[in-house]
Amino acid sequence: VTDAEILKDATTTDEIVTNGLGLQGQRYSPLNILNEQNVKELRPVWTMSFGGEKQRGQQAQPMIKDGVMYVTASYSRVFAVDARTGRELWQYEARLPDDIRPCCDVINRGVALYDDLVIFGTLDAKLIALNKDTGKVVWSKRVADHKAGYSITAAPLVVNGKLITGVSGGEFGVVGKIEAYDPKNGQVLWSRPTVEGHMGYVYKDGKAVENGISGGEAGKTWPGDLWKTGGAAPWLGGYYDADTNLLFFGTGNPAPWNSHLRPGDNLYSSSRLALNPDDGTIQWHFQTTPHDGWDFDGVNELISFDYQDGGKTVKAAATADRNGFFYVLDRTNGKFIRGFPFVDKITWAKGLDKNGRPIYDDSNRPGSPSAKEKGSSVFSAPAFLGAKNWMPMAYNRDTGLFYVPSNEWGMDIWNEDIAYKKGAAYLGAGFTIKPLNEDYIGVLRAIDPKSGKEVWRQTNYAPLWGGVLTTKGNLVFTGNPEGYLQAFNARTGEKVWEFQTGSGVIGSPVTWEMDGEQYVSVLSGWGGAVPLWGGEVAKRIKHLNQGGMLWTFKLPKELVAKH
Ligand SMILES: O=C(O)c1cc(C(=O)O)c2c(n1)C(=O)C(=O)c1cc(C(=O)O)[nH]c1-2
Repeated sequence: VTDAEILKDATTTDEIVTNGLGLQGQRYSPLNILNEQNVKELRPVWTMSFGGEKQRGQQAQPMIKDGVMYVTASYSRVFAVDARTGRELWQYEARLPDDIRPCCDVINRGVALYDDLVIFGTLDAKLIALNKDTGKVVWSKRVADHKAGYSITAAPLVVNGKLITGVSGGEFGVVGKIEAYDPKNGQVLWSRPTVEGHMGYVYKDGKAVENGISGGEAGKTWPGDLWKTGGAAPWLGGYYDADTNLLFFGTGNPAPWNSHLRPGDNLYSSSRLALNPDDGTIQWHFQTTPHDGWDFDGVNELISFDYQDGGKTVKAAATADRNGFFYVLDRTNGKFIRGFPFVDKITWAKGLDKNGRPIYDDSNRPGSPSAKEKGSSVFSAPAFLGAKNWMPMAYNRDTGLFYVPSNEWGMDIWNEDIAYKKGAAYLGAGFTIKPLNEDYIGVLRAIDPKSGKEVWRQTNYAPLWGGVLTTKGNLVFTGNPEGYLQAFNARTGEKVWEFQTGSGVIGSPVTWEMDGEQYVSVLSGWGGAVPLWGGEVAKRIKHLNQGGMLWTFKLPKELVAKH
């Protein structure tokens, strides 16, 4: 895979060499062989199992190059599969130590393809590059110390010949960082910590040279030394917009959760960052939840899109935050254009001001722990698992709508005393997540980013936890924990197809073309944060079974010919 192929992935249909079907991450396919009329005939052509006992939490997006599909599976595994038949070509399993510390299941969200390499991040915080034909290790590099709580769950991305990754570990008081590596050999090129106060580096002639820091002073928005264990893990990876030459990464919660310990905005936690991909310097930041006290994070994908306003093209980017607000920003400078709630209930803020900063409801912020157990418990909606969590939304260039996998839930949350200890959970909070409605938690929403209007919705009993795909065939695909991959009419929201895969679908579906036929592929395998941290919600859905399968669908040939 070359840089040129990566840059044009949004328009090519016979291969998928980026996460997000293009570096901007719109998850839009220009294919329409399959469309709202014929999708009801969509059938499985092959399926394969990841096998063994490690069947849980399959969150990856498949990649396809030269007739081979590359996916990751739970427990830091990679599979190469013949895209025509589903036959396994090779598999690789990283040897993991016993003391890995992923907060939210043993998941991985996919590979990067570059040159003849298949590159992914492991639960013990390494990057590993495999030969695409043999699955043999070409290089392996430690990104951070897993004993301090670091892991990698996101897919890396390659931008102009640089391999770029974030790290996980916000629940352990790590220092978040975004780093660029030479994809050929794993040499680090620059390192950009995401907690204000830590410096960033570029590597020149083998030596680390400071490359400056936006904001300047150490810990300006943090009290005392707390910035040294400040979290802000960019755990969901990032996207790239060639138009502005900006890399967009989100950052996680400030550590600990317990906000009364750390007065101030706590930059750059719970923010979107725009970085120069050449040296990692921060070009702008937009903080969705300053002084986050709910673990809302700010990692959710920022998706570039253009729209017309009074005859002018607006270079925008949109994001649906865990905190319940949908934001439209000017992607050239990070300025707030508009924002609005995209879930039915938000209690922690009364709204957004003209700069997009939340107007807090102070009575609904968890306060300092009282002597009484749970003395300062407050109710908050959304819950910390978010109005929308990591599962990526999609933007359809024909309808101009975003398709957002969202959830309606709240939580009781209270603060507890806490001290930092390397490698131990650093939350300082307790919580119980609660459903808000009897009959549904998940809501797939079509949202107009210009008006803030919800154009349609489809509710789902269990929380939605899978990525979304949209196509020129007027379709929206996503999965649910009940095991169905489903298709909806992109304009009306009518459900037009579904298929039971045998386990919860929390991966991100893709569509691609081979010999004039359109295929759809997705991973199936329930897991992730909900069964671990979902409280009363987890109890409601404990019958759902885990799994580990890769499915591929297409129309029967005679139907394609007729069409
Ligand atoms: O702060 C972090 O470092 C971090 C990492 C991860 C992760 O790597 O999966 C999650 C979260 N936080 C998190 O807050 C969260 O809700 C979450 C859900 C999931 C999942 O895969 O279902 N991961 C994570």
